[in-house]
Amino acid sequence: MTQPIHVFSEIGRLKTVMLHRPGKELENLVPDYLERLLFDDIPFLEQAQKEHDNFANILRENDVEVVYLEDLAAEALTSNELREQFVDEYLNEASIKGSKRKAQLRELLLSIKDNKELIEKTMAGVQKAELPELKSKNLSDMVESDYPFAIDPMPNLYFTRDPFATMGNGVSLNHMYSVTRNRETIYGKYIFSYHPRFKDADIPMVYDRTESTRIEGGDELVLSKDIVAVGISQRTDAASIEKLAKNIFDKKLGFKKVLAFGIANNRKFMHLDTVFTMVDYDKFSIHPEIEGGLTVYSITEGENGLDIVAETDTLEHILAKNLGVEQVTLIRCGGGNLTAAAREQWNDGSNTLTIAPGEVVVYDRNTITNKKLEEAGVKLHVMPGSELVRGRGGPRCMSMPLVREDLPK
Ligand SMILES: NC(=[NH2+])NCCC[C@H](N)C(=O)O
Repeated sequence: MTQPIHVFSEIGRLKTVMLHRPGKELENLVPDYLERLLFDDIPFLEQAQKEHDNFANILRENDVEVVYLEDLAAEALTSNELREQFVDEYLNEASIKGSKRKAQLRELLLSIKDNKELIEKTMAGVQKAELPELKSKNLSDMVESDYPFAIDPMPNLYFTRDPFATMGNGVSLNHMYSVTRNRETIYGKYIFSYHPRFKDADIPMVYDRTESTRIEGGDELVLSKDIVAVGISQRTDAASIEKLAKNIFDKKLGFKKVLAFGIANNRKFMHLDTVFTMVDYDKFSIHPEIEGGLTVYSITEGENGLDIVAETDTLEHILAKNLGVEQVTLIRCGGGNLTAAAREQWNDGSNTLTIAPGEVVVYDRNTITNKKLEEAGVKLHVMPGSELVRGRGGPRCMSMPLVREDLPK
């Protein structure tokens, strides 16, 4: 059987991709809790959906099969037992204090008969205002504050890049940085274990959501069939990269090296893909602010565990050497002007989605970076994203490749 997951580069022609169409979870964003939910503003849902549909259409017009997280998760619940198991597991992770409230929410969720509606409800969260008064209450419900939610929404789900990441024929099912996003990984767990498309494929899992240290897909990049690059960032611990590397080697995914990129730990650079992406065999988009302070470590399989070496060369040389090309071009976000770079990086100017070598999807708003990409010979598919960008993510973070064509040898 051909493998349902096949990703041996960041740039090979994209064949199948997973998206999540933003839903009612965005309407459960309120100013008081934006920061905790990792948003900077409240997108207008209808417009965000239009922008997202347009993104999906650009991909389809380029012969990419688009599948949706919410459909796959719904289709994974193939029996009543699985539905109940999913709901129970979801509720256990939803920080519900009182057992009576929990029973009430269980009843509410299980009364939804359509699987997709059920999945969408779990994503949207539940406002207390939607629930009837409890007849008898737990103490925790009686002393409750005016917090509006019985279950928090998961507004970051449209960044499908992060909760899990595909590499080779395998999947890294992540343990995420924040409580709010960590709940997202449950959909991956059900999809890869129970969905008919994946369940018999024996997909090697190279990270698990029950791990104690964190890692997110925005930091995980398949540089070539031999090398995986991972950012050490606000979202990904160095210790997780060691665990990932060990699993990649032990489970024989085919990769021979992991390159760890140490980037600053702050919100504007939350993931490697907010400052660095690969757009062609020998071209990368990069945010100039990270160039100076970047340390790269090579991790390979040694006699007694992992061999880890700090690289001392320039980033260009390290990349060229590892990719086996003569030289690489770094295309600077904002064209190297620091103000433009800072502005366009914040709006995901470096967060391009490569759909074939030298062909990328970008936001229209990052005009300076886009011009630089074009000047470097990169073909652009431009999309509006004024609402989508409010969640701080671009085309790469909004997509998880499931299948890419192999690059010619
Ligand atoms: N791979 C990425 N760059 N993802 C962007 C995720 C943005 C999201 N609001 C977060 O803070 O988690």
